[in-house]
Amino acid sequence: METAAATAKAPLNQLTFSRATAANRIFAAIYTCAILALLSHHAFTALNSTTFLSFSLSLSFLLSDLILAFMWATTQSCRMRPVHRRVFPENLRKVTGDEDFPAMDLFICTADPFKEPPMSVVNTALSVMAYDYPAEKLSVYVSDDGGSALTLFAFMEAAKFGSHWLPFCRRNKVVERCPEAYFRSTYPQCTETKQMKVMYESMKERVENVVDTGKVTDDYITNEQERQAFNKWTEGFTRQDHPTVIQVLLEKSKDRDITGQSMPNLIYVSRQKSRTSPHHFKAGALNALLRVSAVMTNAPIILTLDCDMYSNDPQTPHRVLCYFSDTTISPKLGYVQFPQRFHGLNKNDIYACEFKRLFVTNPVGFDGLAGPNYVGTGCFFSRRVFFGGPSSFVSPEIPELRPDHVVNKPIQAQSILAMAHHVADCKYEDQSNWGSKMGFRYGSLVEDYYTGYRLQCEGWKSVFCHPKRPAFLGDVPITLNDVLNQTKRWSVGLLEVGFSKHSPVTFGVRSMGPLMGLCYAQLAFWALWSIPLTMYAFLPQLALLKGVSIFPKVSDARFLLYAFVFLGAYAQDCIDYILFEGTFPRWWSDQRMWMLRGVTSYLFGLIEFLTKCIGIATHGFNVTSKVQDDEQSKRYDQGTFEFGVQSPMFVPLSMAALVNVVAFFGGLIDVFRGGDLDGLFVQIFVAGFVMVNCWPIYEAMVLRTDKGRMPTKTTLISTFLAWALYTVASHIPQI
Ligand SMILES: O=c1ccn([C@@H]2O[C@H](COP(=O)(O)OP(=O)(O)O[C@H]3O[C@H](CO)[C@@H](O)[C@H](O)[C@H]3O)[C@@H](O)[C@H]2O)c(=O)[nH]1
Ligand SMILES: [Mn+2]
Repeated sequence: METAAATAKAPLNQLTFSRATAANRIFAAIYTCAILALLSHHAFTALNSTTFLSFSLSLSFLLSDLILAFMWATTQSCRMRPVHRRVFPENLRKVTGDEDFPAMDLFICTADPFKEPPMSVVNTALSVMAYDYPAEKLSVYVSDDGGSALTLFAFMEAAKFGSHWLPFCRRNKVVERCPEAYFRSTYPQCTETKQMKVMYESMKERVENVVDTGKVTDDYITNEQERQAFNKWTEGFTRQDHPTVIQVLLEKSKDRDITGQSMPNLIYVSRQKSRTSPHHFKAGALNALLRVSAVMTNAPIILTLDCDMYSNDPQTPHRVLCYFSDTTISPKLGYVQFPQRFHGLNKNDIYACEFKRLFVTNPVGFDGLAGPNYVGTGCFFSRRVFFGGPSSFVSPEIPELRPDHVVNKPIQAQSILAMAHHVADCKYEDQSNWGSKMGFRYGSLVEDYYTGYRLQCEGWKSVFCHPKRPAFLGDVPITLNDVLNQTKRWSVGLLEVGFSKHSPVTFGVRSMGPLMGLCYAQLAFWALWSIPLTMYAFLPQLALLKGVSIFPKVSDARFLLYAFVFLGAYAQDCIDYILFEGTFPRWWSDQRMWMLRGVTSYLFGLIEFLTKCIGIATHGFNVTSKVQDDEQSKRYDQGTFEFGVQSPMFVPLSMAALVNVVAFFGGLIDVFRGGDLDGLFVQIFVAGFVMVNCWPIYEAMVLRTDKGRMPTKTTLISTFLAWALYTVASHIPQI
């Protein structure tokens, strides 16, 4: 089934319903019956239990399985109406006319020059400055929450290098417009490319030297204008406390590249910070950019990009216009989201950082309903969405910020610069609608998820654009600790939305209907996975060690029910994964990491959220490190898990690994001695399955000697705790 949008003659985009829909729906119906049967079985055993122990066990599994059932139900919403889209950028000129391309403001966020190397931020910026798009229509705004002169220095260098790089890309029709990626690829070796490479390397060296010394010394400053800019870093200028710095590094009407063509605007912005005003992390940074850019250029289309994600396709703006220029969908179209895709993943993606379900499979499902959620980067917005719903405009405080305001002065005009500084002030948002009804929304560590969600609740639609060649490529964390901390931050942020007055299960369902509400709920309650996963990681195993059978016997008909529920969910997940261009080993990593996260990120996220609710702890946005240690990179590329540091999250993980291996062998020995295989089979299987998944942990605890092995202290603590847990469990009387 196909529906062509826009004019029939020259369509801009096309929507196709996925063939998997019918199969998905039938399977969902059957599986629902199985779940209901299983839950009633639990309830029944709980009610009929004769001992306290068996009553509490049945109740625990009832709770676990209720959560699993809820999570399963939420995932189904994404399977009800998956769609695929295509765009036809070649028809764009016929529809819009040659010169009618809208201006675009491109936002790049960075927050810490030591965790996010300025060279990589610069690469991201250059990759979008070099878009195949009229340069005078592009403005790149860099938000530096680190308030670092080092980053500003890197961008001064980038502005100079850009005047060579942009014409070079144009003339040679370069596809890799991120310099680092280009010079990493196999590129033609001729004098011109060699010269470019020399120029790039010299910029890189200067920037890296400055970052290494931590200071922009006099010999790196070439003119008075630059000196004045750096003079803003006076005594007492810190990351948490400093005035606004706005530096126009390139201005389209003035600056030309070496061939005389216009350069895009390039503006460095570090908003004012003060210890006494909340800054709302990335959402606050983006709102400051929204206002500064409104004052300076006010383009109708905005791209938000993280500094760790460069553009991999210069045609991306054209693809986006295939939706924004299509008048049949544009009135309600809030944003066009590209998937987060990554470079440098190891072969089997051991940490499952590809997040295929999160970034590809789910959005395809959302797209058949009201559109995908916003994932923080690689997303083109219509500026209008930040000011109320499609039919309910929320007016900003000053006319200069209105999305329809026309800027008719150059960006460096005195009045424009003064206004830009004013709107970047840390007190500017006090008593305003920013963060609640306007702009990116505050109140969650996952500002992306929350903002997209609220926009969709207001009635905005979105579109998932998933071209074959990834539009953007990002970095992934390469140590287990970084990976787990990242998902922990997400878990906390998601729970903040899940248990707020705007929860998807209440507010969301009312605003967007049950299916979209469930789609969002699936993510909001991510951390709840930790409850069933932790229970299944410990309870059946401890019972096994005591020889207590808690699941149906193999000879019992209900065993088949269990087998179906387990295999059905696993098989469907695996098929989904492989149909979306995944491989079996990567799927295996994905399910392994899901288990690992269950007893680490999700569990700690849940605990952190609860302690925050009762006011014991606070938490912030802990930026993921993008710095690569050589030895760690090497181990990552070989597919070896990186433990190395002492992290509290490794403790429950190692405990689970130990308990399962002991239970598995204990169970087997028991059976060989004439124990009840029929009754204990399911528990032995569960322990064995977990054990197979835990292989890298045993290796890290016992076999490895490199720096990435499990710290001995963590191993000892977990062994002690696992032993303590077992001792306690074995003293619970069976009454
Ligand atoms: O106070 C802050 C903190 C972070 N950032 C920027 O936010 C971006 C994302 O930070 P990162 O550490 O890379 O987090 P990830 O977990 O990799 O990011 C994912 O999750 C975030 C929400 O937790 C989203 O904002 C991101 O878009 C999404 O890619 C980076 O560009 C940072 O520079 C700021 O601008 N200000
Ligand atoms: Mn990131």
